[in-house]
Amino acid sequence: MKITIDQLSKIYPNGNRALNDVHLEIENGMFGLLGPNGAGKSSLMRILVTLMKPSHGKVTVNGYDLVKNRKEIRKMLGYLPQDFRFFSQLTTHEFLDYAARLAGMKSGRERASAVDKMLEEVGLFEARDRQANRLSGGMKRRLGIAQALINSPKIIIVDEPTTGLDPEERIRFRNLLSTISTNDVIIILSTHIVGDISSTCKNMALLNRGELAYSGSPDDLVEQCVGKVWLIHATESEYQEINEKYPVISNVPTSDGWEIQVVADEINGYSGQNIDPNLEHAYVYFMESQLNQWTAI
Ligand SMILES: Nc1ncnc2c1ncn2[C@@H]1O[C@H](COP(=O)(O)OP(=O)(O)OP(=O)(O)O)[C@@H](O)[C@H]1O
Repeated sequence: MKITIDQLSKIYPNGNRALNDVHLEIENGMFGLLGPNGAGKSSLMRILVTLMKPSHGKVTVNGYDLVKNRKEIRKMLGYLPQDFRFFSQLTTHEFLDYAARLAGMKSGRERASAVDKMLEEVGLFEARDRQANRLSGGMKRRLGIAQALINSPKIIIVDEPTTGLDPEERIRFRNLLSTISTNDVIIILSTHIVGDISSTCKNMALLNRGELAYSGSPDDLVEQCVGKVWLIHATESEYQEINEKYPVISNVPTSDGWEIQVVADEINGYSGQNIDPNLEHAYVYFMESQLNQWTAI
C-alpha cells in the first residue's frame, strides 16, 4: 500500500489555512502524525478519509485519486475519529453488527462470525451483551477500533486514539495496532502524545501550523537533537533565569536547588552536560526552532 500526498492545502471558508503545501509519502506499517493542537492533523485525516475535499493538491492511494475514486478508496478505509460515539441503546455486539452492515457486509452469517472474531481480537467478547455506552473508556476505544477494522481495511486511520486512557489501556491499545500493522496495511496514528509514536511507529511526520516540519523516522529526528539536550544543576535564582530563556523539559528539586533538563543549541553562562535525547526532546527542539524562525521574520 502507498499513499502519496502532493502539494496538499486546505483553506476553510472563513479563511483559516489548516494545511499548506504538504508533501508526504506513506507506506505499509504504522505511521505517526504528530503536532500540537491546531497543527492541521484532523484536517489531514478528514481529507484522507474522504469526508472533506482539499483546496489544492492531490492525494493518491495505490494510484487511485482520492477525490475522483472516492468509492474505491472508501472500501479500503477504516476510521476511528477523535470524537467517536455510539448509539446508546445498542449492545457491544449489536453496535459492531451495525458497523459491519454499514461497511457493506450483507450476509447475516458472515457478519455474525466477523463480529465474534473481532470482539475476541479486541478483548471485548465477554462484554458482547453489555450496553456499549456502559463500557469503560478503554473498552469504548477498543470498540471504536473494532468498528474501524471490521471490514479488514487496508488503510486504518485513528485520530488521537489514546487521549483519556490510563497507561495500561494505552499500552494495550498501542499493542493492538502494532499487531495489525504487520499485515499489508497502513495505519496512520494522529496524536499529540509523543510516547504513542516513539514506541510504535517506524515513520512519522511532524505538522506545525499546517506546515510539514519533518518527515522520516523517529530515530532520525532524535539524531538531529544530539548535543542539544542539557542537564543543569541550578540554584533557585538560576532556575528562574533559565526558565525564561530556554524550554525546560523537566525539573527535579535537589537539596541545594534544581536538576533541570533543557533543550537548546547552547546554554551560555551555565554549567551543564549533554545527555542522550529522546523523541520528546526532539519534538520540543523542532517546535522551538520553528517558533524562533517565525518570530525572527
Ligand atoms: N471547520 C473549520 N472551519 C474553520 N477553521 C477550522 C475548521 N476546522 C479546523 N479549523 C482550523 O484549522 C486549523 C487546524 O485544525 P485541525 O483541527 O486540523 O488541527 P489538529 O492538529 O487536529 O488540532 P486538534 O488536536 O486541536 O484537533 C486550526 O487553526 C483550526 O482552528
